[in-house]
Amino acid sequence: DDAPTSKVQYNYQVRVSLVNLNCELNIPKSDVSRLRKIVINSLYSHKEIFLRELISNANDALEKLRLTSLTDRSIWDGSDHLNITIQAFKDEAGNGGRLVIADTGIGMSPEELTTNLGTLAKSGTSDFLSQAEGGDQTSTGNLIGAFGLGFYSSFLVADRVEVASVPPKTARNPNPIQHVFSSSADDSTFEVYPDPRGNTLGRGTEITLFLKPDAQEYLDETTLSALVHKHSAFSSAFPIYLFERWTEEVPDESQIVSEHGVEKEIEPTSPPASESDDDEVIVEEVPKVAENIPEPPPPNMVNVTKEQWSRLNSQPSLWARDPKAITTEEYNLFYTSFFKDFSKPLAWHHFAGDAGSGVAFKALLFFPTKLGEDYWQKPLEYASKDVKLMVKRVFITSDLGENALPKWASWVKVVIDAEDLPLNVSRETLQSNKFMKQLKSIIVKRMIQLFSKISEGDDKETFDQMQETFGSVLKLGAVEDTKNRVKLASLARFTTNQRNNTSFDQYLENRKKGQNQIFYLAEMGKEVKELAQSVFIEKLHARGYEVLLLTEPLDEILIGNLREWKGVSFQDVAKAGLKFGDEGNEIEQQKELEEKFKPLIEWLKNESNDAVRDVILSNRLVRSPCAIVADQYGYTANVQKMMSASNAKGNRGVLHDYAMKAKILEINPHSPLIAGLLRRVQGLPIGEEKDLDAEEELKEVTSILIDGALVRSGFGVPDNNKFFSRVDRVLRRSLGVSESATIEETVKPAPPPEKDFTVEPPALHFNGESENGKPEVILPDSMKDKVGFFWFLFYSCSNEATGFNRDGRG
Ligand SMILES: Nc1ncnc2c1ncn2[C@@H]1O[C@H](COP(=O)(O)OP(=O)(O)OP(=O)(O)O)[C@@H](O)[C@H]1O
Repeated sequence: DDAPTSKVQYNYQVRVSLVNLNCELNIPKSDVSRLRKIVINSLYSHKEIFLRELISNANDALEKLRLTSLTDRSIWDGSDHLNITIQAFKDEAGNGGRLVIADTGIGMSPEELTTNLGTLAKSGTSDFLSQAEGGDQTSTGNLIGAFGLGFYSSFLVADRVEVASVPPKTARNPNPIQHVFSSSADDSTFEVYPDPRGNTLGRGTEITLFLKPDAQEYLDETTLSALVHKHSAFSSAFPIYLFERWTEEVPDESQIVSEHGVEKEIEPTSPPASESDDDEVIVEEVPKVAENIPEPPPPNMVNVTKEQWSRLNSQPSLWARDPKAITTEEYNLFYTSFFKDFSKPLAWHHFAGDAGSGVAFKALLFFPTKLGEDYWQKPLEYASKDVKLMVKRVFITSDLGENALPKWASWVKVVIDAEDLPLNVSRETLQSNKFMKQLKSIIVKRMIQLFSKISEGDDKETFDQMQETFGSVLKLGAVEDTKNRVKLASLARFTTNQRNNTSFDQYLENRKKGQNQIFYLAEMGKEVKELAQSVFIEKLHARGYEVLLLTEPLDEILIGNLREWKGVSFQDVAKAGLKFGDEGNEIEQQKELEEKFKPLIEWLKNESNDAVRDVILSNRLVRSPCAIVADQYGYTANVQKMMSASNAKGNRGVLHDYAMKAKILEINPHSPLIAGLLRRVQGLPIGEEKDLDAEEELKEVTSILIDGALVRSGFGVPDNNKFFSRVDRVLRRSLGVSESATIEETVKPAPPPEKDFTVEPPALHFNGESENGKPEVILPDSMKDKVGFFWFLFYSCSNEATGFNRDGRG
């Protein structure tokens, strides 16, 4: 819109301070200098990345031009060529030189030069800075690409950078003016001015790097060619040309000219004129020799400098090649340069198909070794960035729109090249294309195949890494993706009281005779070894039953969604309903015990007040005297913890209150403590002989026992103060200290407030917040991000883990 109309109007020099600009943009002043410091110092050992970054920008500019031209042919009608060129110029004297990287892409207007290259108005800048400063140096090379600071890497090798650029001619702007952006590494200013050379580019961008003395190696064509092959050969489908110069021994032409009058060789100076697929575009002309001349004597030989543009990325795309002929190294290199992830991929799947819709395609799918931090921070907002849809090697889109991958799969990196899709379809038409609709299930199917292959293979290292990176992802998938639930759940692995990495199928193979339940114990944030000591699995463990020990928030949600595996139901061992499956013979014995403990059970029912709903004899305890289990529709301690950690208000109605209180006190009839309590209850004088003190004492012991059971079972005591006062009184009695003895208080009052002193509120370290604003649950860092999200799934998708529906009905 702001196309220049006259030269006079734009004949200005803008000198803007980066510092000032960024103040206006609310980016802290210090960021600019921090950024330069990082780019120039911290990344010094990675300085070769500059070329990769500039080629990547050039590729993006070409892609943008091509995509824009699909809807506006006036921008590019296909008649001239889209390419990237690299040319080194050594100074005459041999000190220093320039490296020029040019493209025929979308170019930049002077305003774009200013905003795109002159400011750091990228939201990620501050994040980048803190990560780059805090993180290890090896990851910084990766960060610089990820945070869009690519152009800044030029200053790793250049004292000064000049960017000449001109946007394409359009109906609105028929005579765009080429401008130059110029900036030096050692100050924070830049200039944008009309290029005194005029419009030399026609369209596109030319970046001239005035190389630093210690970066002269980048004038060497062999080094440049090797660098492009290493980092960028796969990153652009557009031809990348390098201008090469070399010396060759040839016949002395001056001799030929004088004898036969042959034309002189033309020195090539411009980039290749054609985008042919030929490996090399030779500009040099072969001398024409006149006809009917007698054989001349062998000419004198002289050294001449020859020049040509060589195409560096002429090999076919990796995905189009035969997988058998591709090395691991090639897959790794492709992955790092194409997806800009500088750690190697964990695994890949190279496949072809015809999608059943008649569209033939070839595809390469990669699993990264690690997931980006943002994946777990905001999984619900995470959108796939790395499904690259190509049509005949030409990039079309990464935006699958309504056909986007499910959240659990959105991190996968895929390039999929379709043969028969129309190239010039609009985005909307593309979205409704049948192939696009099938893409999601094609990718998800192949992902599951790759996970299965790793799980069934012998490569333990890859399997372990897969479980570490994707263990939770598989569980999330099994919750989110109902269609693939069973397949994904069968890939999930769990630790049990007997072994690690156990699948549900393996668990069932280890089932004992008569066992008709899959036993599990879930407590979010606990160590597995702590869970293995839990009161709830005492007997199961002692008897040799296997119990899944679940420490991730997602585990319980998954199990709540599955409800059963191959017809065998899951049983939370912290809940009522546990059955070993071989109880038959003990019914008589059980009846006798119930009769014997009846007085104690009655007493406990009376004394437990609101804390529990029922008291029963336990079949799950060995050493512990008692435990609190959740009733079938009650919340276990783990579910209560998840609710408070995510601060979920949920449905706090009558049913929620019921679920909170639906607890059962189980007592161990074989425990000496319980037997002792029974004796004391039975021995209490009644009627006229009633001993109120003895009864009060026993009530106190009983309530300590119940509170102890609550804590042992993972719940909190209902009232800390009351609990400790009771403990205090029992301790006094056992130590013979008077219950009425008071503490002598000599409290020194605090000095008066200090003037002119403000205190920053302390940073709270907690993840969950109770209603009164106090931290309730401290979780390990690794879990913080996941909890809120899992609670979302738990509560809003289905509340099956608790036995309640979304509206709280059972
Ligand atoms: N060769 C180019 N042609 C046209 N525009 C360019 C070119 N190089 C850079 N730009 C513009 O400058 C912006 C900033 O470039 P920079 O390399 O700093 O970040 P980026 O390209 O957005 O991120 P990344 O480097 O991670 O891909 C680009 O987004 C683009 O708009």
